[in-house]
Amino acid sequence: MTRIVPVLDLSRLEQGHSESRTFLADLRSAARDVGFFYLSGHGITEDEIADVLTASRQFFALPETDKLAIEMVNSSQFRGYTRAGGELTKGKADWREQLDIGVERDAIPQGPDTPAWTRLQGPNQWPGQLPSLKPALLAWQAKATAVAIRLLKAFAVALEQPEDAFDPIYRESPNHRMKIVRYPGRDTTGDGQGVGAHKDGGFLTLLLQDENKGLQVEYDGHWVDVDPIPGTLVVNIGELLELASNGYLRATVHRVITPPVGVERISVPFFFSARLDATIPLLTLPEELAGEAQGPASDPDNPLFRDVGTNVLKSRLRSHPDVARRHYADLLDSTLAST
Ligand SMILES: O=C(O)CCC(=O)C(=O)O
Ligand SMILES: [Fe+2]
Repeated sequence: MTRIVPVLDLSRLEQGHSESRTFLADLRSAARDVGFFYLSGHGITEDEIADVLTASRQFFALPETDKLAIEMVNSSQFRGYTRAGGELTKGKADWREQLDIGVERDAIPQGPDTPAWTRLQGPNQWPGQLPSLKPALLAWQAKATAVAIRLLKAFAVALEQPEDAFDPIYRESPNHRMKIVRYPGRDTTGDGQGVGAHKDGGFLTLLLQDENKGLQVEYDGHWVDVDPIPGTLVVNIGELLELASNGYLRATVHRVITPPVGVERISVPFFFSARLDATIPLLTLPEELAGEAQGPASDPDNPLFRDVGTNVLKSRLRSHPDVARRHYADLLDSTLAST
């Protein structure tokens, strides 16, 4: 049986010319057709996967006061802990708790003419009571970054571009972000929204899920289950890759259904994005591909900006209104923040 969401083996890229050509063709059609696939052969070991899931469970098991001590609302960089119900998707609360981690950098000094998105750069918040979390998550960040860069180069070649076509957009100062997420089970009186239907904003998302189901992708007007396959990562296309490919590749809508009572689901999404100061280029596709590019989806409620910093800030302000009110009150009347 062919799966709607296929499994692609990244190690085929290193198995000679003809295997690597067929891998690239499979990659292109998976990314274009459903926009979601499972990735095997990525080189991250079972132990490394187990370590990041264990570290995540240890964090969520901390007493609530320890988690609230690093609440995201303290951070103008949208880093830190969000309790269940604290994040919105399309204006509705998601039933998950999570810790957001970005790239560790110094905050940028602010002056009257400094663009608003520069406030997104800065330090993370780490729990004082679990010192092992920082090295565990930074190790995962480094491994996921390496896989994401290999994949992005493969996408460039699959789109008949030079392998390094996207390098200037992330070189030296990439702006990835990751989260550890816990979806607590809930009885059916809740509305079932673990995270509501959405597209991801970056280039590529690499998602690690534990053994519990709940992730679904929209395909052909239906919701398709993306149940866990041990050892794989789930990859999906984000809006920046859709923009760069003029809609040839698709950022697909997905969501997570709350697990039943007594079950908790842990996931670790890693969003590989671009430098905040980058502008997303429009690739010149060869004629046969250009003819199939439909232009990026346009949603009047979710305008896409080619300026990465502006785009990222827009989606953060919408997802976390409490952070927006505390740290970005000066922007709240602008189109950036309206839902
Ligand atoms: O937890 C998951 O499986 C998916 C999470 C997700 O789609 C997101 O955070 O963007
Ligand atoms: Fe997502």
